[in-house]
Amino acid sequence: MAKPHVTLEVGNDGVAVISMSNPPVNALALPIITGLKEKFDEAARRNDVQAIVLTGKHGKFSGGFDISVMQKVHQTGDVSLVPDVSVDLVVNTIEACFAAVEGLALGGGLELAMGCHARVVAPKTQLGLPELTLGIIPGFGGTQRLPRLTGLSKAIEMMLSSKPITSEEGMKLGLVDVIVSSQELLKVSRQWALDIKARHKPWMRSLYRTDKIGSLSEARKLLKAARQQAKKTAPNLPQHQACLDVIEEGVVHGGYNGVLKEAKVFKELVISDTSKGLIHVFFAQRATSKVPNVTDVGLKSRQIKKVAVIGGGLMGSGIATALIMSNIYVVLKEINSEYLLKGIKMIEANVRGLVTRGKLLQDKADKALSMLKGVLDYSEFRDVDMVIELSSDEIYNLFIVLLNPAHIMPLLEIVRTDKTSAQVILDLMTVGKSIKKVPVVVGNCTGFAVNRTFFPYTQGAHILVNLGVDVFRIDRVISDFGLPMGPLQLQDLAGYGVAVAVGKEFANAFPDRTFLSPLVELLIKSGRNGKNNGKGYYIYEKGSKPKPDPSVIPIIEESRRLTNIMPNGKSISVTDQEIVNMILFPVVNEACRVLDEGVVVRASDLDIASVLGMSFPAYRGGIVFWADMVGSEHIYTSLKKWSQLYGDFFKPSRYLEERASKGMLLSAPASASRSRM
Ligand SMILES: C[C@H](O)CC(=O)SCCNC(=O)CCNC(=O)[C@H](O)C(C)(C)COP(=O)(O)OP(=O)(O)OC[C@H]1O[C@@H](n2cnc3c(N)ncnc32)[C@H](O)[C@@H]1OP(=O)(O)O
Repeated sequence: MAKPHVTLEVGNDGVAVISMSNPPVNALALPIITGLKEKFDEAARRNDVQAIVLTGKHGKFSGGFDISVMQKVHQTGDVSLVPDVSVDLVVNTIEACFAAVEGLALGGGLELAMGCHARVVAPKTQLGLPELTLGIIPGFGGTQRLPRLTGLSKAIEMMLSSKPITSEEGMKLGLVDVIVSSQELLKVSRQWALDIKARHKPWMRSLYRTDKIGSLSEARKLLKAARQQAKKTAPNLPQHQACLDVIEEGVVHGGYNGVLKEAKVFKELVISDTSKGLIHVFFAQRATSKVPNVTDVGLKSRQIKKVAVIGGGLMGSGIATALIMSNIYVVLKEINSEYLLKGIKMIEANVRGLVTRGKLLQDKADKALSMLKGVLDYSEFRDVDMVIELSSDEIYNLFIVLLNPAHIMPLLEIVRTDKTSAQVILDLMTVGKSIKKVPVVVGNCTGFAVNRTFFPYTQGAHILVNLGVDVFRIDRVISDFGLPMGPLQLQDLAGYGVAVAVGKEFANAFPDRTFLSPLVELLIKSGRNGKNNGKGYYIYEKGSKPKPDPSVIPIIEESRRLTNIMPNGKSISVTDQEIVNMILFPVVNEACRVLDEGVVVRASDLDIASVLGMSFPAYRGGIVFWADMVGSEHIYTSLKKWSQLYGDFFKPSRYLEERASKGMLLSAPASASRSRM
C-alpha cells in the first residue's frame, strides 16, 4: 500500500490543488500533516499559484486526525506526539484556501475544511465532529469554527451528540457553500477559488465571524442548558463539560483565544483515562473483523440475499426483524400456523416499535415487512443462501448468539467449533455486519463469551445482599460506575424465570464457584416476577421510573437467615468502591478463565463483547482493559482476601494468579495452544 502522502498540482488557471492521500479514509497521519505544511509553503512561494484548493483522494476528504497517534500517546505517555495543527497549520496557512469535499469530512478533516474560506461539497457527504466519542474534543479549531458557521445551538448539538450531518443539511445551516456533483467538484472549486481571489465572492474567515453566535446572554443560556443536559446524559464523561467550556471561551474572548484554549484542553483530555478507554474500544471494535484462519486466508464472503429462519420464537423473530430491516429476504419457518402467526406478529410488533420510537420511517417499515414470508414446510428453502436454525444448532456445529432483544442488541457472537468451516464463519460475519451487528467469533463453552464472563456479576450482587448490603445501594453504585442499571434491576428486567434457568446452568457447569442464593426463589414465591408483572426489587408502573419497593426487605431478610453468611450475624461494612470491586473483580476473574481457555481470539474481543453485550461502559475500555487499568495484582490480592473470608466464589483463577505474580497485563496474548477455536 502506498505511504500516506500529499501532492501539489498547479493548473494552467493558476490554481494549486493540494490532495491528501492515505487510504482508506485519508486519516491525518503525521506525514499528511507535515506534507500539508510543505505543500502549502511551496504553493505560497510559487509565482504561478493564484489560489489553492484542498482536497482528498479516493473519493473522501478525510476521516480526521490519525487516531493511532493518540493510541501511541497512551502507550508512551508522550503527549508531544500530537502536532500543533490548530494555529500553526489551520489559522496561519489554510485560511487562505478552498475545500473541495466529498465522501466524508470528520473530526480534523472537517476542521481543515472549516478553516478554508469556502466549502464546495459533493452530495451525501458526511460532515461531523465525532471527537467526543474518543474522549477528546475537536482540536483543530472545530469548537470555534463550527458555532460560527452553523450557529451555536446546532454546533453544540453536533459536537455533543457526535452525529454527522449530510452536505444537504450542511448547506441549509451555512456549513456548506455549494453542493456539486462529485465529477464537477474540482472544476467548481477551482472557479470558486479564482472568484474569491478576484473578489467576485466575499472573503470569509470563519474564525472571526460573530453573526451566528448571538448575544452573550443568549449564548450563555444555551451553554447552561447544554451543561445541565450533559450532566444527566454523560455524568462520567469529562470531555462534554470541557467542550462547552472551550466553546464559551471563544464566545466571550473571541475565536482565536478559543482556539488557544482548545489546544490546551485537547492535550489534557488526550491523556485522560476516558480517552484511553474509548480509543481502545475504537480499535478493538475494528479488530473483531480480523479473525485468524478466516479473514486472512484469501476467502471471499458469499452474498447473502435470502435467509431461512427456523423457529419464530423470541430469538427467531428478533433475528428475522434484524434481517428484513437490512434488506435481506426472510423465510420464517414454524411447525404450525398458530406459532407462525405468533412469530409474524412479533416481527410486526418489533418493526412497529421502531417506528413509534422514531428509529424507522413508515415506508422503510413497510418495505421491511414485505421481505418476510412465513412458511410451514421447506419448499421455499430451495433458493435461500443461508439457514439459521435455532433449536438444534449443535447439528451444524455452529451457533450464533444474540442477546435479547435480538433486533436491538448490537453484539453477535458467532460460536465456532472445530468442525465449522472458515467460509461459513466469514459469511456469517458478513451477514452480521449487514444487519448492523458487531460479530465477534468465539469458542464454545457454557454461556459463550458474554454470559460466561458475566455470570458472577449477579452472583456477586447476591453475595453482597446476603452479607447484609442494601440492594438499592448496590444498584446505585453500579450504575454510578457506568452500567445502565445495577445487577438486581437487571434481574428484574430479564424476569426471574431467566435467572433461575441460567443460574442452574452455571451451577452445573461451574459448581466450584457458584453461589447458591435462595433469594430469587423467595421472590417468586411471594408473587414477584420482576418487570414482567410490575413487582420485583422495584415497583414498575406505566410511565414512571422503577421505584425501590420497601416490601421486598422482609424477603431479603429471609434469604439472609437461610444463607447465614453474615459474619457473627452482622451486616458487613463496605465502601462504594468495595461494592464495585466485589461485583466486578469476580467478573474479571471469569474473564481470565475465558482468556486462558482461548474462548476469544484476543482480549480486546472480550472488551467489545462486554461493551456491546453487557453495556459495560465504553469509556472504561471494556472489562479486560478496565482490569488492566486497575492492575492485576490489586485484583488478585482482593479476591484472595475475600475468598478466605467468604468462600470459593472469589477464589482467584490460575491465569490471574500467574499474571499478577509476573506483573503481566491480563490482555497480553494468551498461549495459542489453549485455543478453543
Ligand atoms: C484533532 C482532531 O480534532 C481529532 C480528530 O480528528 S480524532 C478523529 C475524528 N474522526 C473520527 O472519529 C472518525 C473515525 N472513523 C470512523 O468513524 C469510521 O472509520 C469512518 C466513518 C471514517 C469509516 O467507517 P467504515 O467505512 O466503516 O470503515 P472503518 O472500518 O471504520 O475504518 C476503515 C479503516 O480506517 C481506519 N480509520 C478510520 N478513521 C481513522 C482515523 N481517524 N485514524 C486512524 N485510522 C482510522 C480504521 O481503523 C480502519 O482500519 P482497519 O481497516 O485497519 O481496521
